[in-house]
Formats: sequence, C-alpha cells, structure tokens
Amino acid sequence: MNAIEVQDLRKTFKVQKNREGLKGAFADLFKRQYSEVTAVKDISFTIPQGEICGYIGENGAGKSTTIKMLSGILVPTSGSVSVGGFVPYEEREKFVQNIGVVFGQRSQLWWDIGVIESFQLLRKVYRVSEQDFKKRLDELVERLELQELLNRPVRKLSLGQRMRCELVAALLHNPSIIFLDEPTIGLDIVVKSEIRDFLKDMNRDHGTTILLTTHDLQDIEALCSRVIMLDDGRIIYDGGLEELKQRWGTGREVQFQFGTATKLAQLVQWTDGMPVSWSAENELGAKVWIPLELNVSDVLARVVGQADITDIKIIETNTDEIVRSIYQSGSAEKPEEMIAGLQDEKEATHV
Ligand SMILES: Nc1ncnc2c1ncn2[C@@H]1O[C@H](COP(=O)(O)OP(=O)(O)OP(=O)(O)O)[C@@H](O)[C@H]1O
Repeated sequence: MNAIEVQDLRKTFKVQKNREGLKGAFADLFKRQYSEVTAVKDISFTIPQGEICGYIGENGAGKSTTIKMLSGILVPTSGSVSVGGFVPYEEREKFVQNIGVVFGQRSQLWWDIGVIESFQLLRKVYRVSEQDFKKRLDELVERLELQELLNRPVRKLSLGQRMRCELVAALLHNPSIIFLDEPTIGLDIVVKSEIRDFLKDMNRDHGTTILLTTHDLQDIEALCSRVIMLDDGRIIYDGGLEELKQRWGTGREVQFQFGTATKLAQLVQWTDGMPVSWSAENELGAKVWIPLELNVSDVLARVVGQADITDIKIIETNTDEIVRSIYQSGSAEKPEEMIAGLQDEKEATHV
C-alpha cells in the first residue's frame, strides 16, 4: 500500500508587491499589486508504506512547501495529495492521528514549561490514552536517553537535546508516517549520528514511512534507499541513491601505499594500454583514476603482485560533488558536455 500519493501537485503563492517611495506607498494603500510565486510545479510521486525517502534540493526549491501540503498546513493550488489514505487539508482531525512532523528550524514544544508537561499537552491534543502514552514515552525516553531532561524547561536545553525531545513529541501518538524537515540542522556529528540510528531503528521495528528533507547528504546516505530531487519546484530525479551515483559518478580513485620506493613511470608501464591516469606525491604513495567503464579489479591485477603494497583505498565519486553538479545543471539527465567537464576537472588533479 502507498503511504503517500501525490499527483500533479502545485502551490502558487500570491505575494504583495511594495511600490517604491512615498508615492508608491500611498498608491499601495488604495490599490494593492500582487505577483505570483509558484513554489511547487505539478509534481507527482508515490511512497510505499515503510520506505525512507530523501527529499532534496537547493534553497527555495520547494521542499518545505511540499511538506507543508503533505502535512495539511497548506492547501494545494491544484493537484491531489493523499497521505495514509486521507486528504491532509480536508480531514485534519483524523489525519493528524496518523502522522508526525518535525521542522528542524521550529519547535512544537512550549518554551517555558518542563519537557514532560509539553508531552502531556500533546497527549491531550492527539487523544492518546494514559496507558499508551506511558508505554510509548518510556520506550522513547529510554531509547533517546532523555531521563535527565524531562523536568527541564525547553529553553534550557541544548539544540541536540531539544531535537531529541522534538522527535519524541512527534512520535508520542505512534504515527505510521513522519515528515522530517531538516531534523539534523545545526547538530554536531555525534547527535546527528544518534538521530540517524534512532530513525533507522524506528523504520525497521515499526515500518514507519519517513519523508526526510535535508541539506546534509550524509543523512541521505545513512538512511535513504530512494531520493527525490527537486529543482525550482520540479522533480528532476526520483530513484535510488546508488543509481544516481552510478549514473553521475565519473569513475573511482584508488590510492596505494608502498613499502618500498615505486616510480610513477613503472606504475604507468604496468597499466599500459588502460585509460587510467596516475599521480604521485612521492615514491611511497600513488593514486590512479579509473573511469567507470573499466573494472577496478583489472587495474589492481596489473599492480598487485608486482609492487610492494602496504595499503589500498578505493574512493568512489563523492555524493556531494555529484549532487552539486546536478543542481548546477538543473537536470539529472547526464549531458555529455557535463561528463566531459567533470572528467576535465578530475584530470586536472591527475598527471
Ligand atoms: N508563504 C509564502 N509566501 C510567498 N512565497 C513563499 C512562501 N513560502 C515559500 N515561498 C517561496 O516558495 C519558494 C519555495 O520555498 P520553500 O520554502 O518551499 O523552499 P525549500 O526548498 O524548503 O528551501 P530551503 O532549503 O531554503 O528551506 C521560494 O521561492 C519561497 O520564497
């Protein structure tokens, strides 16, 4: 069953124009002028129950606007949306029982009261029984190690502590679908990794569907098998992360450490006839760039056994680099000149 179904979804905002100068301000009093901004342009996708899907794009691409329509905060201009079998903006009361939302840049906890009191208030909002609430809270508090924090006012929590509490707040009513809008923003690497582990466990143990927007591609690598990429309100890629890397990756780099001095000319000779490029900082270390069409093992076979190798490292094209190139081109179709451009960039760093 699909947890989320989106068909030709569009959102246009009417933005008031402010005319310049005193005369303009005066004219605005009598006749307002408006322009339109279309943040989401007829997008369609479905997400099956139990999937973790990354939703990425540059600033202003339309990610938050989509999440707001999916969570019932905004009414679409056109198109249809169904989440957990409900139309979010029409059947709000029933709908919210089934979803959880975390906006990393905003809090749903009350600033001046103890964390546990915010949770109690949310229990009432979501109409969770005392018994279910206690069971769920105990589980979440133990898993996220929040025991010490429950009686502190939210304003006295660190960002990492607050974010862990935000997750509990969004999950107290045991929703089957959660929307996370930049849940790791501003967090240190340790808290980021704790939150990723927690989300992974929750998805595995409860089959929770997760739609995650983030600018941190490590969140995507750690959690998502699928990624939807948005550019200027349109979907430019929807598919596997591995597939994206394969489609856009230009090759791999293999780094060698040698036990005894090995000349660059010797390495070049061993791989003679192969379209690879070698570079070396000294005679005890060298790296080779291998294009995708060539097997790494074929190159290794030429070197291993001949050279005195103490260490080998294989480095795939970095995901950040791939995604940056796609954002820049505005399309996930791989234009030949883009490949050539990336290749030139790579080759500039190799001899
Ligand atoms: N309430 C609004 N009124 C007018 N324009 C808006 C409104 N909300 C968003 N927009 C515009 O819609 C576009 C998409 O914004 P949105 O916040 O959805 O992008 P985003 O991908 O979430 O960006 P970011 O990564 O910066 O959060 C932007 O041009 C933004 O200025």
